[in-house]
Amino acid sequence: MRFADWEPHYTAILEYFGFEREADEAAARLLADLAFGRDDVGLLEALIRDKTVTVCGNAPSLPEELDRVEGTVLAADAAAEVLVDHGVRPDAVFTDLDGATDVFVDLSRQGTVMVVHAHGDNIPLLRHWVPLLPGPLVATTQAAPLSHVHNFGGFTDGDRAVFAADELGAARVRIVGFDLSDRDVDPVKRGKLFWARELLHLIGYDL
Ligand SMILES: Nc1ncnc2c1ncn2[C@@H]1O[C@H](COP(=O)(O)OP(=O)(O)OP(=O)(O)O)[C@@H](O)[C@H]1O
Ligand SMILES: Nc1nc2c(c(=O)[nH]1)N=C(CO)CN2
Ligand SMILES: [Mg+2]
Repeated sequence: MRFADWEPHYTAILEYFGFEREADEAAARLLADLAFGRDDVGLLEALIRDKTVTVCGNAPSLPEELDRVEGTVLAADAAAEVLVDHGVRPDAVFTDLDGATDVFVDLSRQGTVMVVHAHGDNIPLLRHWVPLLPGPLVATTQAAPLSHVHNFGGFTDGDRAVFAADELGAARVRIVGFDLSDRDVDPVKRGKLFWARELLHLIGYDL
């Protein structure tokens, strides 16, 4: 999605949560610095273009849905750890690092592409984890893109993975481990799942 098309949704999200655009922009610049020019978007695209792609969210239902996983596997944040526990190594992990553990470092070492998202509320996590990730890296922002910091559209880790799959030309996108009506989460998370549904609807996914 072009930033001009994304921006009105982004502005509405900032207003809804009271997030600061300037803080998102500062985080994107910091991530660009921490990445030292690393940008493996070509590798991510090769995993996705013309392929069947499964995006795994971290709803409690994920373990029961693993038999539906097919093709290239994109994990949303802590869904990566659930996959690893069930013997599946994701091809890429979309994360703002609030679900990061040493498992992410192991995955990175094994070649999983870490698609790391910068925003105004994860600056300490960026400083901690990005230097520890030895493998392929793609940096993302929800604000205006920079030369090696991409914006494929989307907001939460899960819907951003679906937006990236769409933008990078997946032949088919299968979505598992998404329960966007989950009531068993705190109010902010409920708001985030609300936005995930709105944004996915925009690009033709009704969940
Ligand atoms: N019921 C659900 N509970 C949690 N995550 C869900 C659910 N359904 C879908 N997801 C997707 O799975 C992603 C990863 O979930 P995780 O529990 O790691 O959340 P998170 O890292 O706190 O998410 P975010 O950072 O995007 O707020 C979420 O970003 C969301 O897009
Ligand atoms: N500023 C800010 N941006 C975000 C946040 C967040 O907590 N703060 N959480 C996200 C994933 O849910 C995505 N973007
Ligand atoms: Mg997260």
